[in-house]
Amino acid sequence: MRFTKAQATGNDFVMVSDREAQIELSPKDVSRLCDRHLGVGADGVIRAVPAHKSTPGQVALTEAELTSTDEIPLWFMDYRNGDGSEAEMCGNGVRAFAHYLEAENHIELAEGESIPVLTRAGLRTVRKVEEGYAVGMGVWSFIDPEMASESASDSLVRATGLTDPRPALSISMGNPHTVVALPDEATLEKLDLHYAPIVDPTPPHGTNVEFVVPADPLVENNQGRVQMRVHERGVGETLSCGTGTCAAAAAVRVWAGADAVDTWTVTVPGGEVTVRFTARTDGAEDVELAGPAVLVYSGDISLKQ
Ligand SMILES: N[C@@H](CCC[C@H](N)C(=O)O)C(=O)O
Repeated sequence: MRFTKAQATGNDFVMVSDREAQIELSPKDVSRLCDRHLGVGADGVIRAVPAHKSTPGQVALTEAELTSTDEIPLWFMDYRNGDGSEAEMCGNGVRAFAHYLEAENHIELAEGESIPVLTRAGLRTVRKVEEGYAVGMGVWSFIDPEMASESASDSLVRATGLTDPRPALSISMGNPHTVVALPDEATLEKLDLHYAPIVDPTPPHGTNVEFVVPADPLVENNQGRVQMRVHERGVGETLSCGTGTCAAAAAVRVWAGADAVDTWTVTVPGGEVTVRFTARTDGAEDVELAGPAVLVYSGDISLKQ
């Protein structure tokens, strides 16, 4: 099987092109491909397949999706976590996906142009920009709106390296996230994320956990700044999580209150991304995630090992 290894702020993926929808990847195949000793090594696998030839499962097909044809396919991003599980969305993955589709000559994008991409969380858009790609991530929401509006936290998180449980806020970016604020960088560095943090109560479908340290001062040049580490559902610690950076910026913005700005720089171990919020007329907020994507190398691998 032909593949390309890609990374977006250090979140790495095995990319596979499946124009005729002929590749079946079992959870075991995926975890084998992602194994850093026995396979290619990555946080996840992304299969590019035309929407009209695939069965994205829980995605409800809209009119736009049904316009997908052999000549002009709408591309479905079939994302799987390193443990073989499916996830609704992957923000870094969408940037890597767009770059890969271009390299495979499946799409052409000039700077400023955008295309729709189908994910398990629904349609997303990706635009080519100077620093790489900007993904229209849709709106963010509280996972438990009642709890969140009462106290700006809805759970407690315990993690190896933290002396006490810390309050946290769970946010959906299509997939679930739980954001925990830490007092300083030393506490962030001390965390041992080889062990999964314990979230109480855990959101119904599990969660990705983001540990954040808001900068001091929080806002400079009208831009908020946050540092983050993440433990991803179905993967473990990764160098970056795009949906996680959006959830982290959304949570810190809630905690910052009325003064909060709309543009945020989130620094992760693998680099830096920009998260922008735009208010809709109904009060919800659209999120955009911008950052780089890199294709590292291509190769062939047999799934029968
Ligand atoms: N790294 C991704 C998120 C991948 C899915 C996540 N592990 C989950 O299970 O929800 C990103 O860049 O958003």
